[in-house]
Amino acid sequence: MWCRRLACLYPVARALQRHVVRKQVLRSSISHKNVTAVHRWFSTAPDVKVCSWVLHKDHLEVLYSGTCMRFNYVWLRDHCRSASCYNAKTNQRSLDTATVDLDIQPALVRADETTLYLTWPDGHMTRYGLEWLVQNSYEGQKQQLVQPRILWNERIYKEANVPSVSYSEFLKTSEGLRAFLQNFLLYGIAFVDDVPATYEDTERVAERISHIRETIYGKMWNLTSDFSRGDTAYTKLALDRHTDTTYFQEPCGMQLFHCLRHEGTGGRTLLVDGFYAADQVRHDYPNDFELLSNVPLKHEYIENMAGSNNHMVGIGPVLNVYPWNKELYMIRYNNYDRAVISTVPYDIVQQWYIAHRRLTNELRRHENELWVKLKPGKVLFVDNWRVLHGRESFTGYRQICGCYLTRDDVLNTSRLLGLKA
Ligand SMILES: C[N+](C)(C)CCCC[C@H](N)C(=O)O
Ligand SMILES: O=C(O)CCC(=O)C(=O)O
Ligand SMILES: [Fe+2]
Repeated sequence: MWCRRLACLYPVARALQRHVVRKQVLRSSISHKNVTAVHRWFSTAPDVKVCSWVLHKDHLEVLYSGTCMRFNYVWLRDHCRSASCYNAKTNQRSLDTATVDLDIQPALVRADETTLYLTWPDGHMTRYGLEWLVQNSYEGQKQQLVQPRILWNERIYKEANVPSVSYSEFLKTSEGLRAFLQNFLLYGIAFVDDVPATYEDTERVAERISHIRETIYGKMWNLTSDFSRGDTAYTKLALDRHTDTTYFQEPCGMQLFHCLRHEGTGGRTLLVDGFYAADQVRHDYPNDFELLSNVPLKHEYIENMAGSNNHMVGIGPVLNVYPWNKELYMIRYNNYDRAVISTVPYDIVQQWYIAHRRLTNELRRHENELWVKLKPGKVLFVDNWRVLHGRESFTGYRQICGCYLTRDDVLNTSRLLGLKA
């Protein structure tokens, strides 16, 4: 009867008939614990969480807290948190996984209200907290976002009225840093105000978050239209929306911009939420979204300048999603730096261009553009894995300084402040 009411238990019943693993354990689980559990689940105390489970030939099925989870036996042995298998001080595995029999099955399984107990054929005992299992199971992960975000267009961002954090709050208080990072994680952009307009103070602001990522542009960089480097960024020309360092195997995660001086016209900064645009494509043209997330491409930076000789190549798709929940985690979009397409068979190329055009159309929608004029004192931080930047052409002397940070380091600081990242 309960098979019909709980869809996920249906295959359990079928499998029970077919592959009985260890009759005794199995029988006790179904005739006593499972039935009681399912009964209690539906009747008296819905807030009391109970666990029911069934042994299959090659996995253990556990129903707890509304989640139906399936665990491979090698996995269950491999993740054992006993003192001999896991070092709780360093949070590292001590067990040599290569010593686990790939056909291992538990000899005995038992559960109470909080814990699942497994005894292995050699007598070793493993315990798992049921909440821990929900958190760490594939089924549990699938229901979660790795990083919650608020996707935006111009209106959404403006209506959110995201406050800037001041230089002193940001430097002196962990609340200031935390509020800043929370904005950065949610929106992919954030601002710090009242920063003294110097190179050194900009560096200090960056290092408040984490290490600066030194690249071919140095640690801190200085951008003027002096054509000192072989890249259009070092001119007065307009730059269409793009992400930077697409030609690195790991593009930089965060970029800082601080305009120290501008005597002239134009030069506004353009910001576009790449994930908002990509999600429109996902919704309207799912196959094109797939293509953009599966087809690997090269981006390239070739520079032959006195004092600066570089040849960088980065390979990866335009859209990067986690395979288990399809969550976007990186967009690599730079039409200037995209290299010759040689990694795509001819019969896919046309559809790839169509998909790329659809994404470009979304990225170029007027309502998705946020324009800001950077002023001395206002430091802009951009999530370079998500938000595209560009600039309007300009006249006069304009000096921007900034740097890159590695995404891992930004997320590390965020997690230490209790943020989900
Ligand atoms: C930011 N900074 C001025 C140092 C470098 C600019 C790099 C520009 C390059 N086309 C890219 O998009 O990666
Ligand atoms: O000049 C600007 O505002 C930005 C140029 C640019 O795209 C960059 O430096 O990455
Ligand atoms: Fe750029």
